[in-house]
Amino acid sequence: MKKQEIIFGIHAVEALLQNSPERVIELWLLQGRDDERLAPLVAAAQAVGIKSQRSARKVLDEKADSSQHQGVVARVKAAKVLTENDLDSLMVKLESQQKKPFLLILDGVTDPHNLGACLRNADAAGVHGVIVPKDNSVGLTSVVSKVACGAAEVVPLFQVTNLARTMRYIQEKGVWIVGTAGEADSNVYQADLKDALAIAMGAEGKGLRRLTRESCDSLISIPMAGTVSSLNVSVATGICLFEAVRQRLG
Ligand SMILES: C[S@@+](CC[C@H](N)C(=O)[O-])C[C@H]1O[C@@H](n2cnc3c(N)ncnc32)[C@H](O)[C@@H]1O
Repeated sequence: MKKQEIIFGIHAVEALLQNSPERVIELWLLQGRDDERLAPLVAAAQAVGIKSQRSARKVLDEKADSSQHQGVVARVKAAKVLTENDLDSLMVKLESQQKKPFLLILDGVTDPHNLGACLRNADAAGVHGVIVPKDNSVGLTSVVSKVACGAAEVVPLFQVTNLARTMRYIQEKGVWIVGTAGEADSNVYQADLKDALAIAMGAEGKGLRRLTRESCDSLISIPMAGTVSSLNVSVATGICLFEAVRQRLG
């Protein structure tokens, strides 16, 4: 298990300083970049007693292993990996708060850009947690954090050993699981997404695995008007989550 990791990008590091400043070991800012975009971050670091170091762009590029750091790189203690037990605690907490669970299942998303974008959508939609299988999925990497724009630091990501078993567990807790597949007969706008809900999305190439699909309570499609056969998983996630948000607000 990783002990330390690198987080970079203004929004990701800002979220880190706001939500778990105790994880920060070192913080580097680009030398000579004292512009307005970095000012809130410098203030947030100072407010929690974290000293930053000024470094040249080449140094930040090397630390981040990327040039996409926007002048901000942090070395941090690795986040605790959340598992089935943590999901159980979340379900108990939601029940005690009389909140209807709103969950997202990603069945084997492997591209960090897609996971980052899905976490960003999940945060914006008010999802309580994202569930992924531990194997054959990308975990929380620095690219995921950067693309998620701060959402990776706040949306709980549960990495479970057996996805089908976890799906049964949340169903027993009263959650209705809606799977997504282009060929499903009923569409997202016809589905009732108001109650305790998990939306299951498939992997980039293969879609939902057979067992995952069979474990869903219903399947929905997003109507497609053109010639392409499917949407990018993060785009499809955004559409389904925000249709659920629309129904749950109404
Ligand atoms: C790139 S697609 C996978 C395509 C794959 N060949 C398939 O047949 O499912 C990745 C995921 O995005 C979601 N998705 C993409 N387009 C969709 C659509 N039109 N309707 C429902 N879900 C869709 C599904 O969850 C799908 O598994």
